[in-house]
Amino acid sequence: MKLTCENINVTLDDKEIVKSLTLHAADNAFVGIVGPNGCGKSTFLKTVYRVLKPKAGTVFLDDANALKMSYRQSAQKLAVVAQHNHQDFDFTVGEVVMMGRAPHKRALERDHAEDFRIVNDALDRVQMGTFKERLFASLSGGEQQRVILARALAQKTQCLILDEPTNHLDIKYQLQMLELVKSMKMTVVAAIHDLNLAMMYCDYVYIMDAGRIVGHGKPEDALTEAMIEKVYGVRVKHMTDPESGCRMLAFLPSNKTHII
Ligand SMILES: Nc1ncnc2c1ncn2[C@@H]1O[C@H](COP(=O)(O)OP(=O)(O)OP(=O)(O)O)[C@@H](O)[C@H]1O
Repeated sequence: MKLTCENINVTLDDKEIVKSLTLHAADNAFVGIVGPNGCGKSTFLKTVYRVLKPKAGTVFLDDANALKMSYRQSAQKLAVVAQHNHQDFDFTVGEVVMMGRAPHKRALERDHAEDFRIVNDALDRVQMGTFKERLFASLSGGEQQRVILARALAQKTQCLILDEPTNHLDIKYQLQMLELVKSMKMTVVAAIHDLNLAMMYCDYVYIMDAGRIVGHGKPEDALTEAMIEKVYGVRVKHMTDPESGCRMLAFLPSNKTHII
């Protein structure tokens, strides 16, 4: 499924936070949005997953206007793993993941064997299968984040929005989460802070600064040393790992030449 956002403007408290933002995510592409704190990444994503109404602009899922769909219809097509999921849920892990099935059911419809199969499969994929009976509120931040991803996977959508998905995760689970998402047949739009992870996993990146897109392209083309210095005010060098051939960024102290 293609996701297209055209000329999105968002104003909060009379302040223009997102300015004429246009973004295309091709079918099954993994698209990253990077940019400094406060540049408007979450605000933009909230308009895509319909927590905020844009002042102007449109979001298309394939050729359908997502902003005109019922919430149930858009939830059948688009799932979200948002930044702050610290709800004090008085629910078990299994019950939280089962919530992902809600858009596919009628009110008060009971859970079917197929729903339980999907929930178990989603929990296994994030390696949380043995936590099914635990209370969600009793989990660590990283475990909660993996359960919220399982809930999104149980929603069985073709599009996934991730807002800083690796928040709270240690490096092993950061890599696992991104690899899992990348391996699924889904169109993904993800706000990512770690530029090296964006280099590794994104097919395409959009660079945001002060509410606007200031660059876009394949990560190795768009995340140039000059662009990173301009947007983040930090010095960086592009490197290539001699063994794996992976491109990576090494950040430099502001006025010294050695690599940290
Ligand atoms: N309800 C609101 N009213 C006024 N300003 C807001 C509101 N919500 C967010 N903002 C401001 O909008 C700007 C963009 O915030 P947003 O959370 O979208 O940035 P971000 O790029 O996701 O940041 P981060 O990388 O720190 O998560 C910030 O300056 C923030 O303070």
